[in-house]
Amino acid sequence: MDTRNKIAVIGGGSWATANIKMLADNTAEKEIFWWMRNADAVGHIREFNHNPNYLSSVEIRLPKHHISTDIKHIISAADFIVLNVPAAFLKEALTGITPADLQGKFIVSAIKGIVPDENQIMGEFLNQHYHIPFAHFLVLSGPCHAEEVALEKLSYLTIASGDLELAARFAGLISTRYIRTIVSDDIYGTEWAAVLKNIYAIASGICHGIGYGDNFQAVLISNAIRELERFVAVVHPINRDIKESAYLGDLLVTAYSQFSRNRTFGNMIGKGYTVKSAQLEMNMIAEGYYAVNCLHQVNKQYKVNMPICEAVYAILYKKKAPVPQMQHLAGQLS
Ligand SMILES: NC(=O)C1=CN([C@@H]2O[C@H](COP(=O)(O)OP(=O)(O)OC[C@H]3O[C@@H](n4cnc5c(N)ncnc54)[C@H](OP(=O)(O)O)[C@@H]3O)[C@@H](O)[C@H]2O)C=CC1
Ligand SMILES: O=C(CO)COP(=O)(O)O
Repeated sequence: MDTRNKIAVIGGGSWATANIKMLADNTAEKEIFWWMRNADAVGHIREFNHNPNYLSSVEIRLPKHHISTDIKHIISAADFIVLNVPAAFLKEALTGITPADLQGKFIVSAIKGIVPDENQIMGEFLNQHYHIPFAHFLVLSGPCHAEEVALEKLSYLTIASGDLELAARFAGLISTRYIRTIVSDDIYGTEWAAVLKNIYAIASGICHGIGYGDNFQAVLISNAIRELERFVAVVHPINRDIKESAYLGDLLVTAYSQFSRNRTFGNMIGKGYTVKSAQLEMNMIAEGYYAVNCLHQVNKQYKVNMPICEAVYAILYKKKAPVPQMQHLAGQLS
């Protein structure tokens, strides 16, 4: 019997490409499979061993027949399924996949977003729509940009699961010389923190775009971590240290890094781009754009005081001008 771990990565963007690199660089015995929707990219990777569209410097060393546009085939080949499609497109990517296709598999969410319309984070969405038990669900998170993985810069990932042994097993498959792993049992807190920090990074970008300096940014982000803590304490009240890497660390890297898609998107909005033109110009996905709308709906239930998220929502969805909106927000910060 073949006892090797079999891992499928679902998605063809930067983070999926980085995940493939980490899994391949990890020395544990395993087979890796990769699905993406783009047939041209699959052909290019099979022929030239590089993703033509994302992290093109990374060498891909997978057997050709392990890379495919046939998601059912790729999912059926693996035990661990790493979901890595932006949340807004997840339903579309999983078209034709039934709960039976995922039964018995371990599902790892590398997605830092909320499924639109459902307004659910991944664990909830997969549990409700695909009957994935929380004991089979893992979250891959932490402060880590795909671009720095490509450069093999030392990074720390948090793997959260209701089953810490399972989290440790997956950690053993993805840790490398340049990737250290932390395990956690806080699925909800880890997921929500990863969603919210994208919105705060958009706020950070907008403020930079309209001319606020580093002094203001520091106040913004120290208020952001308190806002984040307030929200997760209401949604999932457990004893957690918000200063850990998966919470504060991920907020800091996304709000300050030159690589952040969310910060870049926010910066363009601050500079006067429309949402459409900023999205076209970036050619990458800023999850926080979709998440802030979902969060606005979700928070109607919880009624947590979230002035930063509300300011971003007003700018992106109510077409409010960034300057007065951020001036109003500034009056509420401390
Ligand atoms: N990039 C990073 O450093 C990190 C990202 N993440 C998370 O990983 C997830 C994936 O993001 P990331 O890899 O950055 O994405 P990218 O911005 O690098 O790539 C965009 C991805 O979205 C797909 N896509 C774009 N438009 C559509 C559409 N209309 N329908 C279906 N698919 C579409 C693209 O497919 P195609 O190429 O075929 O257009 C591509 O796979 C997100 O949840 C993100 O928050 C988490 C940690 C780090
Ligand atoms: O989650 C990330 C870093 O930890 C990536 O953030 P961006 O999507 O803003 O690039």
